[in-house]
Amino acid sequence: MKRALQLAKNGLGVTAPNPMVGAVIVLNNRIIGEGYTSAYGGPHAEVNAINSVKNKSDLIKATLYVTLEPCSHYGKTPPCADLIIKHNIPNVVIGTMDPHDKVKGKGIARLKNAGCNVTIGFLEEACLEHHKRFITFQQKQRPYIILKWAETMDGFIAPLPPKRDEEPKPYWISNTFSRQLVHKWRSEEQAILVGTNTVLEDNPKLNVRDWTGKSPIRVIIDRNLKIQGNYHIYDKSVKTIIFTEVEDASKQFADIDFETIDFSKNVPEQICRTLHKKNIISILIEGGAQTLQSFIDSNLWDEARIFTGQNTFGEGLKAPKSNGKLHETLKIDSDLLNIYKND
Ligand SMILES: NC(=O)C1=CN([C@@H]2O[C@H](COP(=O)(O)OP(=O)(O)OC[C@H]3O[C@@H](n4cnc5c(N)ncnc54)[C@H](OP(=O)(O)O)[C@@H]3O)[C@@H](O)[C@H]2O)C=CC1
Ligand SMILES: Nc1c(N[C@@H]2O[C@H](COP(=O)(O)O)[C@@H](O)[C@H]2O)[nH]c(=O)[nH]c1=O
Ligand SMILES: [Zn+2]
Repeated sequence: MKRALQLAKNGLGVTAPNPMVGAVIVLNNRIIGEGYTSAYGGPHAEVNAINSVKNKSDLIKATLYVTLEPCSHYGKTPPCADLIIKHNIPNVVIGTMDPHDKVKGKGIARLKNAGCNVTIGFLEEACLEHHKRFITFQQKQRPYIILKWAETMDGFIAPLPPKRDEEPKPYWISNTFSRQLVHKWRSEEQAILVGTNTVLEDNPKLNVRDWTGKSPIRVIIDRNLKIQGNYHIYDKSVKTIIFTEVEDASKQFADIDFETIDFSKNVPEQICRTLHKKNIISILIEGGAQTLQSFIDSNLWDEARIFTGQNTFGEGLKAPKSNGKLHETLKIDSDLLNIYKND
């Protein structure tokens, strides 16, 4: 199962909204097949693992280890449970159950009905952590939410205007290694979100440049369409969604997906609902303070990844306040990285 989890990580950032599953086939304590979920729409891990077995007749004595319950429904591909049954694999060891409405134990039942020997919950904690995005999306009907910001040693995320350039651009607090790590994180999530002031003051690109991989879908909050002009978010390089209260915004910018919401009601909740409808299973929220705080106050977050740089501002824009449990502390060269979890 450890090997299956290792393989499954190859799907990070490419299988979504499907889960990134890993599968290993073992015969007489030797691995005879391996697979992981292909990019979205492609074959599932079990299919790739079975296809990789040289001698298919070995399957009738083998054990399949899989990080998530095999599917039992026709999606973009046929059910994996049926393929396992077709090849007469006698033993199936499952990391954790699939909470997807169309599966939820049906894959396991199908295997058991066909006479398969099924073990459920093997290395379950690690499998739950690995499938956190998919599981949160299915169970909470919203994306897995990762908050991220960089603060000074005295708790500020931006200095006062005199310290800023005229031209909108980010004021870097974290070091270049941390910033590269953020690009890796961007490649792992399906979407990235920032508030209006962050676009106006930083003109961020919000893409993956210092790492390889796909850039996330941009999600921007812009109630009154204050962001006008040549901002990077309008460069059409990636799909962009803007939450606004303006009704007919798409008339002005045909290539942008405008979502009209009611700003007198809870904004993070409405954003989550819309992103769920759009099948976005994970999002990185990069700021600014007001945007981050509104998700914290609505209890709509799962992880907070907070860098502390070496500098102090004395005065400026205060960092958000969160109440999560410290999960991990890392040193990224001169920066400190604290990861909190909301559980
Ligand atoms: N160090 C770091 O990691 C980061 C620093 N920054 C810095 O932070 C600053 C911007 O932060 P901040 O001023 O807090 O602004 P934000 O970027 O959070 O934008 C806030 C604005 O977005 C809209 N908005 C955001 N969330 C909501 C919500 N839940 N409900 C309604 N409207 C919402 C509102 O627009 P409206 O007023 O139109 O209603 C609000 O005024 C910049 O200076 C930037 O450089 C930004 C990101 C990261
Ligand atoms: N200042 C600051 C951050 N700022 C965030 O990065 C965004 C810039 O993105 P890009 O234009 O793609 O490089 C910016 O708008 C804000 O959301 N991030 C950090 O890791 N550390 C920092 O010190
Ligand atoms: Zn499947």
